[in-house]
Amino acid sequence: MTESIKAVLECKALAKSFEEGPEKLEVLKDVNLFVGPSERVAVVGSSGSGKTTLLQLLAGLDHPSSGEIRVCGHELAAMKDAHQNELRNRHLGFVYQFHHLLPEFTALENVSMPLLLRKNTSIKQIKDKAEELLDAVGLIARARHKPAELSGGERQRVAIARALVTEPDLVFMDEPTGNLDPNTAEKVHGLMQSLSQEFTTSFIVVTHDMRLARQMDRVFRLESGTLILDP
Ligand SMILES: Nc1ncnc2c1ncn2[C@@H]1O[C@H](COP(=O)(O)OP(=O)(O)OP(=O)(O)O)[C@@H](O)[C@H]1O
Repeated sequence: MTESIKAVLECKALAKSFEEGPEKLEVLKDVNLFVGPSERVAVVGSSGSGKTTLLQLLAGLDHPSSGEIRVCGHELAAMKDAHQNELRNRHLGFVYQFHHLLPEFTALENVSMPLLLRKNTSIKQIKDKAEELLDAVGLIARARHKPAELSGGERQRVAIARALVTEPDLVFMDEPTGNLDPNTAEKVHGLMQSLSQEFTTSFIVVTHDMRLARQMDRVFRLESGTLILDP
């Protein structure tokens, strides 16, 4: 991926420390990353190496100690909180290890949820879009089921449909397959591959599973506070 291609996400010289009394814990020291359209990037690293911290910074959910982050051409530090929220709603999606679906709502209602916040979108448009995404993740037949009536892999696919329903440019995933068996995890990763092409969505995925990380376009290891490209 060359830098002449427009970045969906770019960070330079990113650093993050936590002050703990007189102690300073330097978690990230010099992180540089460029993610292009439809690119799927895995971040691996040992427990405590700073993977979740990095995702939080890249999504604008925490502030770096120093360095620069640009998301879809916007420098996060230069934006007010309200604009950052708008940027997240319009351009970013999130999938976590535990799907965070709302238990009292159906799969279709869960996937529709992010669009209900949008102005100028009719109920019919929302339903059509949510159904399109449920179809894309192979779950249209389960649209009326509540999360408790779905398997772990199906719930995670609903969570992916929900993250993609707003047509984000970039989806962050934190251990999205961490609680799934290897076969189901592999299917979820296969799905990401087809969705990244179909919807021109980039993915940044934190995972402990090297086998699955290898299915991404590039794998980075977070080590001693910096990202190293895993050959
Ligand atoms: N708010 C905080 N205040 C102080 N220290 C923190 C804070 N958040 C994270 N840390 C520390 O920063 C380091 C990195 O944490 P982080 O959660 O990013 O690691 P990780 O690579 O995601 O780990 P895991 O794979 O176990 O989830 C850890 O030593 C953690 O204790």
